[in-house]
Amino acid sequence: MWPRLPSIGGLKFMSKISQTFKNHKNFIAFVTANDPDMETTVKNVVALAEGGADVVEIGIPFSDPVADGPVIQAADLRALRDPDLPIESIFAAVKEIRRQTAVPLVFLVYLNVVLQYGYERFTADCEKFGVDGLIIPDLPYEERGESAPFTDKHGLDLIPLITVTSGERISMIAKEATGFIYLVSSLGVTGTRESFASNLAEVVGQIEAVTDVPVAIGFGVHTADQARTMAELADGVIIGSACVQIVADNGQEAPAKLQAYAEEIRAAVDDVTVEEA
Ligand SMILES: O=P(O)(O)OC[C@@H](O)[C@@H](O)c1c[nH]c2ccccc12
Repeated sequence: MWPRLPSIGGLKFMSKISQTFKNHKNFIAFVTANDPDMETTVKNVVALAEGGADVVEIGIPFSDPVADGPVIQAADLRALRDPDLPIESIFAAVKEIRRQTAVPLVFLVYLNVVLQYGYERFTADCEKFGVDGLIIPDLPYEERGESAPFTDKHGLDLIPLITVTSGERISMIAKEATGFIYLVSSLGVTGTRESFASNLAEVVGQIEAVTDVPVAIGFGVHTADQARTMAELADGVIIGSACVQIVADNGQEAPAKLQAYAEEIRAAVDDVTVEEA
């Protein structure tokens, strides 16, 4: 791994989300909103936080989730059995979550949803209800300029995805990032897998050469051993489909199971010590 750049004036830890990377390796968990219902979603998010997740991503269900594999697609279908699911109901869930936990929250939201609701209204409501950042997987870097004024205005991190193949795009994208950088572990869609791109350490090095913003690796991670490996390679790990599968298997009983799973991942990630910048 390349040497880590010294942090400049604590820049790396500026936003609430970046702060969570301080002094330990991060674990970011994901669940889909309204799967199987909104009440359980609230409990799931709180349970993940109690179990030790540093940040929770909430997926806004979408009818055409192009970056998602079968597990999250199925969750979106369950969540959208009511096809007119109002976004307002997801904000109401966030409001309820905020009564119970201060864990940083990130929306995983496809661009169309934001455009339909309206950029200004969407980002303003995120700020109002306590969402801390956005991941918009189908927002190309070239169109980031359309979103950034709104996310900046409302104090939201706009978290970019970087894929291992993006070559010179890596530093371009990394330089604009806030919150954290989402490094995609391997090509393809979300979902558990057994092997990852072989050059992850090199890509993390390329990113660290141009920014102090922390890097978390996601796509395919499900076991505690994999989580530990990713925490060794980068500043944190993101786990989605494995959490969503627990919801699929346990329905309204999912919160306790998710909490136990989060505790297991937390322990694995905490095995990895952090060199101070
Ligand atoms: O499911 P995985 O393979 O653990 O990957 C995380 C992922 O689920 C979550 O971050 C995510 C859900 N939907 C996405 C769409 C694009 C990028 C990332 C995501």
